[in-house]
Amino acid sequence: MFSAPGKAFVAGGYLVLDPQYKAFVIALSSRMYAHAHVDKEAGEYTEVCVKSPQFAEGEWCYKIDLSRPDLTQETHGRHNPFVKSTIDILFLYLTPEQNKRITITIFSDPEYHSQKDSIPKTSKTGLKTFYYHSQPIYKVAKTGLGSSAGLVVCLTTALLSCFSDNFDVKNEITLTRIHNLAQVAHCHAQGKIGSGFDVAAATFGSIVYRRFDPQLVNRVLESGRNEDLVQLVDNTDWKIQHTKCCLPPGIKLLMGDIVGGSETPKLVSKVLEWRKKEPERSLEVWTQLNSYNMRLVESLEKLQDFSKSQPETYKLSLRSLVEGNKSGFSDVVSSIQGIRQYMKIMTLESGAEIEPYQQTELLDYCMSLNGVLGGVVPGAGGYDAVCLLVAQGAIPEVVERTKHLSVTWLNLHEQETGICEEDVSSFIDFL
Ligand SMILES: Nc1ncnc2c1ncn2[C@@H]1O[C@H](COP(=O)(O)OP(=O)(O)OP(=O)(O)O)[C@@H](O)[C@H]1O
Ligand SMILES: C[C@@](O)(CCOP(=O)(O)O)CC(=O)O
Repeated sequence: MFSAPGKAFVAGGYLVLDPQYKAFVIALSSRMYAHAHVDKEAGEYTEVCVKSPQFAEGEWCYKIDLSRPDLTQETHGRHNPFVKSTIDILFLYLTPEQNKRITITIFSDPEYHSQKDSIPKTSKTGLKTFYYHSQPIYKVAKTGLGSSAGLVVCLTTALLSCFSDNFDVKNEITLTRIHNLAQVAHCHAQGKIGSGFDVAAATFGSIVYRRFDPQLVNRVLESGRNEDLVQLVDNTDWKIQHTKCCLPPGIKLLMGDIVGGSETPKLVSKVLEWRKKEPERSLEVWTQLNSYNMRLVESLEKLQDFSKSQPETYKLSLRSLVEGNKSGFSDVVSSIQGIRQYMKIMTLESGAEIEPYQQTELLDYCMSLNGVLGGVVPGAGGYDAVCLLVAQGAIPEVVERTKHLSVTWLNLHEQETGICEEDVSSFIDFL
């Protein structure tokens, strides 16, 4: 059993599309899970069945002729592009000769989707709860935690493990292979090449991330040849950066879900249009925004060091932060203010509703509360989410002081681990 984390894209949205800039992505305690089972005997075909029992029609089965894996079709006539692309890319890469019958069971933690019209089921140990929906997955509202990236990474890992005797997800070479295959599969499924921040965070956890050259993936998707894919996955330096980076002790991420949508592709195209139309001005804005993004990362790293070198003083600063004195965290506060200032400028000058007025009002109000270091619209922004950095001790008060607003704080926290192996005994009641 393997699991991969969800993500909160805290700083570097849009800029991360350009490899000269970096982004800060936090991995979350809400995770996607994949369990693989290989039957002893197999028929004259390879069969891969991916089950997602939490959703109606949550079963996608593929009969694969190993001599023509490119002709693979789903046997019920159903579509799940992320499942199909992951299987297609895996079999193009592996070119196995022996037929297998594989069943993969997928689970997603409660916070990935709206829990409306769903029934919770808890394991006998009481440690694990999954929500079971009466609707198919494409009809269930999602909260934008990167379920597709998490799915592709844990499904890639589970399938790879079926073809390897001593599979170790902690092995660096295996981890790179998982990342590279999942990036290709995720781009193929989306039909476009984003920055890949979500797949990188699902693989490596909380990171400062710099993207790969999109041509690397483009070329392989265009050629569709096994040798090109193997060369890209196993013998190419993607030149990405994924440096571990996490929140300092006692500082928590509060993810707020707001009923409202945002169309990332539309927002991205508006911003890229603005970049083309106003090259000098947009470069000036991105340069400033990037410096605040990186100042936020540096200030969090400094706090991490300070909490280790002067733990007692750090604890005192945390305590006074809860009472409203933010002076011990002024670098973080001013970095987030700078990020918001330039995200707002980008909103006004590009016409993309990145931090629309309603979000500005909500974030400004949250910023005024004791214990709140700041908040941003995560990722591409829009109307559907906010995320705050808050002192742990101040969270109950923040929740209380915002309960009259249209924001639902998700029950999750930072969990910096990327893809990992789980003890299957904790999930036995669900399998
Ligand atoms: N538990 C699951 N089982 C099967 N497929 C899933 C599951 N979770 C997500 N998916 C696939 O991922 C798709 C959702 O991915 P999408 O990129 O639209 O949103 P997201 O990745 O959850 O959030 P965002 O991209 O906004 O961060 C679903 O329609 C489905 O195809
Ligand atoms: C706008 C962008 O930089 C981030 C999108 O983040 P999200 O999908 O809104 O979480 C796009 C990308 O990085 O692929």
